[in-house]
Amino acid sequence: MTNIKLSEQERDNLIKELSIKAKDSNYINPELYTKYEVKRGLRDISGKGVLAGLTEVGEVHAYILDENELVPVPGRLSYRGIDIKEITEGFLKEGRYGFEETAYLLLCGTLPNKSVLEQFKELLSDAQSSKAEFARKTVLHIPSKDIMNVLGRGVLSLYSADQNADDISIENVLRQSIELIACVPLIAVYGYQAYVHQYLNKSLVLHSPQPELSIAENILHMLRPDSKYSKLEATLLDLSLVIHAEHGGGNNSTFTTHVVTSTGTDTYSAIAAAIGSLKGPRHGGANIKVRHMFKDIKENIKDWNDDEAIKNYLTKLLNKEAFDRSGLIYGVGHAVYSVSDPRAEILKSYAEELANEKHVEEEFNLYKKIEKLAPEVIEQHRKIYKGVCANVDFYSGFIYEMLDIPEELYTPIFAISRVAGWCAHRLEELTNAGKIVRPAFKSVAPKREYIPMENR
Ligand SMILES: CC(=O)SCCNC(=O)CCNC(=O)[C@H](O)C(C)(C)COP(=O)(O)OP(=O)(O)OC[C@H]1O[C@@H](n2cnc3c(N)ncnc32)[C@H](O)[C@@H]1OP(=O)(O)O
Ligand SMILES: O=C([O-])CC(=O)C(=O)O
Repeated sequence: MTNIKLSEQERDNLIKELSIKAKDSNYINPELYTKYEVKRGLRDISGKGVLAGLTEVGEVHAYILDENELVPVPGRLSYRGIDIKEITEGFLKEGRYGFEETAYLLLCGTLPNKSVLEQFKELLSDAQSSKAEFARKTVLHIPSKDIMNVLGRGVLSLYSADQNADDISIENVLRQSIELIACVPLIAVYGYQAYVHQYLNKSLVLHSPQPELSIAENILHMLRPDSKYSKLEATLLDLSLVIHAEHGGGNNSTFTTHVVTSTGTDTYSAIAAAIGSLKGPRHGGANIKVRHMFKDIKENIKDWNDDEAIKNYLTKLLNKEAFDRSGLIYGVGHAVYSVSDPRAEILKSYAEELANEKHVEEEFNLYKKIEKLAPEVIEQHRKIYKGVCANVDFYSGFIYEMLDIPEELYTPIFAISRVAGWCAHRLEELTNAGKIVRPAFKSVAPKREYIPMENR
């Protein structure tokens, strides 16, 4: 392209210079957003989301309308109309793993009876064994430190193993959905093993999935060199998969699925895009950030019972003076919930039980303190329309750590679970919409003339 050769230093300086130009020329005066009534973040002035679709897959309930006033209430989440508390209590009481039946419920709309569930599990394990070799090959080829990146690539590469990849009929997309629910756990765990081998110099462990095991059990079986896990570990991982599986159509990754699906593209492209969205630290990627933030808190606060010291640290977080300097307290706040996130409540009760068992009650108490103090500090420093509360990402990493699950897999576990919700929404989009998603953007750039090279 050119004969100019830049030294590394010159290249860095040039990029810095160009980035200043890029920053300057991309700045838009915030007043213009008000002037043109832009719904920033697709939210109205009170923080409520713009209505962009209808769904029967999941419902996020966080407020009621009282004489046209939004009144925040404790959060509730239902899948196909059934409250997740009832779903989780149901299969736990009956001594079953619940993720497979939850996936069926999301995709097909009803609870499966015993024989239908057995057939569905058969479809999942068939897909696991037929695609295991391909999944291994794909991820072992280019290991990465970031398993969400491995997942995105892995899902895209499944396109090449699919003879009918571009067919977007419901029948074909349902088949692809079942295969993805079965294969994404394999890609994540093998991706992690490849990372451990390549970057941490450890032996490469590759266990094949076992057809008689649930998805949660298979994750632990493939992850652990000795394949051992306890019933409690598998039960908690399964529970976590169930409560992360779906969250309505408006969350960023599911909305991404709707947007990308609306173009008529293939299933692998849509799900890879959703994985990219979920990775973000303001979305599913917050679970790993929470763990890192707590490591930093523990290093910086000597007395974990000192409320003032904790508040000072939290204020530093908001002022971009501590931890990753993003200005965020991770695991706290939600676009819809304000009083409580029902999933955080479920996870909190199991975190307490596990913490007592593992004798890390002090750390659990620190979590509880931050859960109480962070909303107070956020409300002092930010313009809040509704309250803030701990979200699903607040306690999940703490539980995973107690279950000895490596942190590289925290967000991928979210993705393994949410694939079920994404696929259900893709099926819903394909069934109903038929309209490409295309909001408007107003140009606020001044008109300019093209200047010939010699005059610039
Ligand atoms: C699975 C999930 O995706 S759950 C969410 C996981 N994400 C996190 O835990 C990251 C931390 N939390 C956040 O960044 C936010 O709470 C979000 C992105 C989840 C929701 O943000 P919003 O919809 O803007 O929430 P809300 O309208 O209540 O926020 C009001 C203000 O408080 C700020 N705020 C809300 N939560 C936080 C927080 N945890 N830390 C710092 N500021 C916050 C918002 O940035 C916003 O300020 P701004 O108007 O200056 O931008
Ligand atoms: O609904 C949201 O914005 C984020 C969320 O909790 C999820 O996707 O689980």
